[in-house]
Amino acid sequence: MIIKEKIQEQIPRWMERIQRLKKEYSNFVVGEVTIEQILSGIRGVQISISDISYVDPYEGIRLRGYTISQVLSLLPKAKNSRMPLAGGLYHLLLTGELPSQKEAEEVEEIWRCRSEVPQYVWDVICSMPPETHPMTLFSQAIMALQPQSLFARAYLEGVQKSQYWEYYLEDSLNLTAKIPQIAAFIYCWKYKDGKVEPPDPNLDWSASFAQMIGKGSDWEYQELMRLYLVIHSDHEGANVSAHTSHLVSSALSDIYLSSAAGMNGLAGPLHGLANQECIRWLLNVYDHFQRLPSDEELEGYIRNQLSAGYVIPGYGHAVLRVTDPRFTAQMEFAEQFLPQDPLFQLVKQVYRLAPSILGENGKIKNPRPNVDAINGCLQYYYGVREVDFYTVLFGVSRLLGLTAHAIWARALGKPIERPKSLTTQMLEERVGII
Ligand SMILES: CC(=O)SCCNC(=O)CCNC(=O)[C@H](O)C(C)(C)COP(=O)(O)OP(=O)(O)OC[C@H]1O[C@@H](n2cnc3c(N)ncnc32)[C@H](O)[C@@H]1OP(=O)(O)O
Ligand SMILES: O=C([O-])CC(=O)C(=O)O
Repeated sequence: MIIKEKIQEQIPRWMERIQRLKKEYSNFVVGEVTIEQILSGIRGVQISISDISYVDPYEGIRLRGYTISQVLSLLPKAKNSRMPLAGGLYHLLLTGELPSQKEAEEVEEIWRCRSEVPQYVWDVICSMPPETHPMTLFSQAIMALQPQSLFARAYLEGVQKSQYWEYYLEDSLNLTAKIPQIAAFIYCWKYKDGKVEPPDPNLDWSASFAQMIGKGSDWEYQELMRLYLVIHSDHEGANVSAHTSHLVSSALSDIYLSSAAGMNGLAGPLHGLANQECIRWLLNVYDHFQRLPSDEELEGYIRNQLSAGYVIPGYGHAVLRVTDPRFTAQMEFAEQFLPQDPLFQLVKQVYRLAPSILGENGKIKNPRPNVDAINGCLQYYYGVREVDFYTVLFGVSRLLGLTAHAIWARALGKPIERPKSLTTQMLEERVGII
């Protein structure tokens, strides 16, 4: 397997770099932590390293050093498509190297061969009450696969630490291979007649999700999914889902346990669920006016929401200080394929008006849109209108990033994470108020 060989070959060099930092610079002070940072969600505190991706506040995400537009233009493309193969992206995340067409296809083929989901996973989903949120079902399905973990078994049998990553890699490929089918099953079980189209072996990982939910002849939607599943894959190591899954896997919990944990974080409305919240917000605006509002009406609506204490979903970011390039990539898609769509018009109108209103009170650090401000409008246009499903799509993609971080964490022998917490009194004593 090419990816495995490449990782294997790279490990000694990475280990050497880390050992050197540890040995020669272990007392070097990277930064200070202020009380404000401690009290505001450890914001900006540089606490970990991961070389899979990095978010520059003014440029956005770079996946293994490549910007979103570079990733979209440089990765090998799917058949009859201008969009990348997700298999190529996984190769890039795992090895740091842009794959050839053949290398990207290799990952796609591995996924195809390992995609079968055991019947009992479907039984687990079907045993849940129909009102269960799709993200809960998604997380449960991942957990249901946990008994298949090769790492968990190997650990019990006493596998060497230096080999952990190999089992994480196998588990990750097994999990990611099954994920489009699991998402399609949840969609069809929850909203349709329960019948999932059997996967088409001629399609790539991203398009096959589209095909399994009945969009086998909708080329445009398949293109959208190819775009979507690449651009949501990773956002460095410290966002809620990535950090959660990293933390859990640092205890040597296997990839199923740690990925499900990450998905539970993604399911929060300030993180991935903003996907759902944002489209609900846009639909509410539309319902409220029964048409596209005038600029004045929309400004009034936004101000009312803010003074009632609501957040405007899809706006703001913990790290980014510019418009999210993932938002821009989807804007370009929408401009090409659905320029007249009323919801897209509304997305553009909010983008034109909301940032200056949000910026007025000077509190918000970045009043511009993040990726969630447009995600839903595209799904909605192509007829996937069950808005509480949208975060599952985010999850399908994000599992590529989470698993890549975890494989490399094991490859580099990263330790269990255990920072330190204080009491309020201790802080008060340190600043001298008691
Ligand atoms: C894929 C992703 O996860 S991207 C993020 C998706 N989430 C959303 O879109 C939800 C809406 N946005 C937010 O809630 C926030 O901007 C977050 C969670 C993304 C970032 O949070 P922070 O780093 O704390 O943002 P920031 O430092 O700018 O917040 C400062 C103040 O502005 C407010 N603010 C930030 N974003 C918004 C917003 N979209 N609407 C209204 N107020 C906002 C905060 O609530 C905070 O107010 P407070 O001091 O009264 O509590
Ligand atoms: O980076 C963050 O905190 C949130 C985000 O945009 C993502 O995880 O995609």
